[in-house]
Amino acid sequence: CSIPDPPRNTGTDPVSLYGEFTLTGNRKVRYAVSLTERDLTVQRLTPTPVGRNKVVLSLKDCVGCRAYRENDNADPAAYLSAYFYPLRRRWMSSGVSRQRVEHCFRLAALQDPRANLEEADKWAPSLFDWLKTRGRPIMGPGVSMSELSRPCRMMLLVNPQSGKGQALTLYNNHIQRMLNEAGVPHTLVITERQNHARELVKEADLSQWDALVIMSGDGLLFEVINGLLDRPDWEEAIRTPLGILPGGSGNALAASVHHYSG
Ligand SMILES: Nc1ncnc2c1ncn2[C@@H]1O[C@H](COP(=O)(O)OP(=O)(O)OP(=O)(O)O)[C@@H](O)[C@H]1O
Repeated sequence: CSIPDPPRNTGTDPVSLYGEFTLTGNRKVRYAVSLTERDLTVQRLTPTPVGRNKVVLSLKDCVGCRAYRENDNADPAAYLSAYFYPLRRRWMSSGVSRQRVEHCFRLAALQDPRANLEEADKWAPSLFDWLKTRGRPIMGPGVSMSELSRPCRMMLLVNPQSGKGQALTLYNNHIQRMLNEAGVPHTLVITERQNHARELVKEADLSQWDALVIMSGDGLLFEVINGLLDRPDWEEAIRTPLGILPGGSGNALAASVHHYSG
């Protein structure tokens, strides 16, 4: 089996990448995967499709992807994992929330493991380019994600005492993985006391950071903003992109920001 030619374009968007994969759980069923401007389409090829055989995944829900090989010399396959967070209905509730879905594809068209990895490797930059240029609609008034460099170097300040004292657990169980999936290198700062964040931001070399993100309630963001305003270069410093992840009890500010930014 060789690397196939891209199919003719049957949708409205041109196909920029095409590949044939199996899924990691079932190597007998083959899938055609195509990347367009807006979507990743997964179409079942063999055995004969039954029922729902085509899934269209919106790239707006994708945070990142990676190509890799398993540590198994007997298996020449390469793998491609793409990480999506689509809105899904909550269990026993009318509300929706973003829930993690990992799509993992296996590529073993060639006997040479390196050639398979090279083929799988073509996908990650294409997806990251998409995320960089069109990925996130807005991050606040007039600031789009595309204005942040990728990789974006982030300082993440977590207050372990905020809310019910679960911010660090949320970081360990969710946020760390999401940032890794999105290819965002970050430095974790666990705040130790009141005004720790303010003092740190006041003295920080801001050229090292593309964004300052706090994971706490409103109080820690208030401290970070005051730390920026305490600096002699405050007019420039206050332009640093800021983010807030809900880790407090009320999380009113995080809810408002995330609601109004979609
Ligand atoms: N390790 C720490 N121990 C005690 N206080 C801290 C620590 N780290 C930060 N703080 C302080 O805790 C204050 C309150 O934090 P924050 O408002 O973020 O959480 P919260 O009050 O629990 O949340 P919410 O505003 O949602 O009720 C901050 O102003 C900060 O100065």
